[in-house]
Amino acid sequence: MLNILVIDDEANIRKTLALWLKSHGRQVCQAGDVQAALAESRARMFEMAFLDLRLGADNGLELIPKLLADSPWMKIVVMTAYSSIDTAVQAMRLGAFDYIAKPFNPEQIELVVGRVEAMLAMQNRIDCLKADLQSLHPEAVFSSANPKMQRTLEMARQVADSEAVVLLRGESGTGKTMLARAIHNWSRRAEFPLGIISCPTLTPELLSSELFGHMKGAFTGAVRDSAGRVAACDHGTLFLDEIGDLPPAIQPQLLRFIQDHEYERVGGTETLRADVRIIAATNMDLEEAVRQKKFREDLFYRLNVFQLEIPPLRERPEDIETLALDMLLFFAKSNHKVLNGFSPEAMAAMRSYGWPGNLRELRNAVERGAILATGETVELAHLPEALKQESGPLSFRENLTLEEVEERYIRHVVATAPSLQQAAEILGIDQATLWRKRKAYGI
Ligand SMILES: Nc1ncnc2c1ncn2[C@@H]1O[C@H](COP(=O)(O)OP(=O)(O)OP(=O)(O)O)[C@@H](O)[C@H]1O
Repeated sequence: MLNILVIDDEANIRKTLALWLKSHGRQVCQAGDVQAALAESRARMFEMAFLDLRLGADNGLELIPKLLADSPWMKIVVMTAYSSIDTAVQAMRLGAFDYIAKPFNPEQIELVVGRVEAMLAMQNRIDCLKADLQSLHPEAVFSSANPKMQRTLEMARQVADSEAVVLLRGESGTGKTMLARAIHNWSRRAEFPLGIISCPTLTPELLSSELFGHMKGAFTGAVRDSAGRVAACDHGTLFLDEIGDLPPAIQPQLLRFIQDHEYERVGGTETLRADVRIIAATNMDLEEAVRQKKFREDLFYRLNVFQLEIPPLRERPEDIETLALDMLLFFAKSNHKVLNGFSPEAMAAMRSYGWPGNLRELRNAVERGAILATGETVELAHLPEALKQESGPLSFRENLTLEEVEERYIRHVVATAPSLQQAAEILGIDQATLWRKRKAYGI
């Protein structure tokens, strides 16, 4: 919801405008003079301001740079009874977004507010696309020859258009994030942003602020207000990866947001609203976490409205060849090579391998193969060591770095342990650490 500051010394106009904006779904604060306007803009975050150019004895023009110094993102629309091109040009030079002549009518106000909202939505979308571009990957494949995966994909397409919270379950690297992105793109929210937050990567305080925003001074380092991802994704979707690692302190906040679409910024008292669809993912046994009182039962039921299970790659061997060939075409192109497939030995090794890192590991193996291939096919020799010695004992050649030893051992334990939880226990690290290491090594 847009936060607007109305600055006018004429109480009548200020109140009427504020009332109209409020009744049309915006949040509004009012200021009658320069001091009040600066105090408000320092205390809260406004995306937009209506500024009268005659503020008693003060000149509203002088306020523009001061407001923008505090809130560079603010879209200021100046209003004056004395519409003159000169003042308009001057205001725009000082950084005003638009200009409106008094007396104005509701249509003019709606038009200018609508323009600001459209621009902010576009900015949000650009930010999300920028983040997306940083992780370029081959085009996702959303077809399968495996009946279980086919059912998952069919249900994903069906649920996409609803507003239901979706819980994606599957091992790391099975494609939960890719499917979440697809669900967003298949939904009516596709034109709005998709935000992605990985719960284990942030401390509880930072996660809360990343999600819901914070007020200036709420904690050390909070030098200015921040709106948070929930606000940035208004009308869009928020994907919460590894939801099982959501800290207990944030669980009630998320529950409230899912139930009522309401939240408060860290250090803030004002209740804000946003229309955001939640998709969550986990590879954890959430039911067990509920039994152990690590995860709130009420939140679990809220999240578990529509569950989609993505099978691990080893349970869909019929898809390995198609996926690998698809990825190979992508990496051949990006490496400026002509590659038309895998040798029979390479393909046999890929089919019999357990793929503990699922599609992520397959992608990495194919990328490596594409880089190392010298002819038109990827040979067994071009694939990672792990594929060649899948069934053999854990062996180490000489001159391995400590990092390589760690990667190999983690791969081995993840491939042989019955669950990721047990793998973490064998390795003597917590699940979040294992998760980070698997991400780093592409397991
Ligand atoms: N449908 C797909 N088609 C092609 N490649 C895919 C697909 N799904 C996943 N991948 C590959 O696997 C990688 C990991 O996928 P993704 O991040 O979606 O997995 P994840 O289940 O969310 O993993 P984690 O639980 O570790 O976050 C992707 O970057 C992509 O290279």
